[in-house]
Amino acid sequence: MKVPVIPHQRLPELLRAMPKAELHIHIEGSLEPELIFALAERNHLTLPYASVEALRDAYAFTDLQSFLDIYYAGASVLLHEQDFYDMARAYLVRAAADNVVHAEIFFDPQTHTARGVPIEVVVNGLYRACADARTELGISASLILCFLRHLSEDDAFATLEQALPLQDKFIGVGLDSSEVGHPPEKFARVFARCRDLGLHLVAHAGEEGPPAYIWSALDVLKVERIDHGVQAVHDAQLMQRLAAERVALTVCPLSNQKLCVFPDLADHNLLQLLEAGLAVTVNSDDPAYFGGYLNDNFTQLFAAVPALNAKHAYQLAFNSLEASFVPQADKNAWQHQLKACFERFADHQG
Ligand SMILES: Nc1ncnc2[nH]cnc12
Ligand SMILES: [Zn+2]
Repeated sequence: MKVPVIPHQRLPELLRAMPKAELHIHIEGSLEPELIFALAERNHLTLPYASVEALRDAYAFTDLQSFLDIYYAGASVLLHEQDFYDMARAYLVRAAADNVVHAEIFFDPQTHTARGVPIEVVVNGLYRACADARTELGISASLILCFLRHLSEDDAFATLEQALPLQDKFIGVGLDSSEVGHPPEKFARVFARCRDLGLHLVAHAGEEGPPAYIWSALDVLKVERIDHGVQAVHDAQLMQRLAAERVALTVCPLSNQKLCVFPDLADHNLLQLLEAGLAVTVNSDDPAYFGGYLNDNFTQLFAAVPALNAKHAYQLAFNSLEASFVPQADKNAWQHQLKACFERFADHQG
């Protein structure tokens, strides 16, 4: 599409209005401090923080691990199916308000099964929230089961076995948690098995870890998308491959800022990746911890990087729909809506 010229001051409104997909959101990372406290009370648990404010004040991270420690602690209030439902429902309400038409939602079963919560409690609660959101909120959503890479491949296999009776309730698998020291090839066999099962495959790679992890996510795990991938800029050959194969990167600007991957949002390399022809998308990662949902990621990034314009906005939203795991007919319908949204903005300039 030839993207119409849209004045810079109307960009925030356009970014909020455009239909888009969110492809990188950890549902446990959408757990707001208020909901953590409400669930703790409902489940008769005592938190090591005196108040919502005290908990929020602890959200000062220096790197990925410093975040993960508090993120896993926050998830410990989730015990019952309704807790998982309420968490996912709250996210889906926020996402629908951001004009997210489709979300592919990560969940970390091992975080819960290790505490004695059965996997079906986790999956059924999340799945019911997705099903209700489709009819009640008009947002499409599906689930991606993530293996925790700081645990063993045997543990991942055991989790897959537990999840198999629920296979119709998730569309794929991913790989998350502490990246450095846990390369993708550690999970080669379990990803091969998931591939045989017909599941979609994604993995976090190149968030803090080196470009070599992106190569092995592609070549060993055979993933269809790379989560984060921002370290790819350090490897020219990898950049060429990602561009040539249109491998989508699910980039998370506010996450990268809060986890000190870049010193400042203005230093983010998303524009560089986009201009090198990579299929970049914008996502929120863990919105309750990083200070913003999807539209906040778009508007804050565009405010920090003034060279980003309406053409980039269109490309980012288009990429998100294109890289989603939905039937082509759905992509076409949403991409048509996207085009109509931009034409509406162009018409209302005068
Ligand atoms: N940004 C991130 N990187 C790796 N694992 C995660 N789990 C939740 N958020 C994550
Ligand atoms: Zn992530």
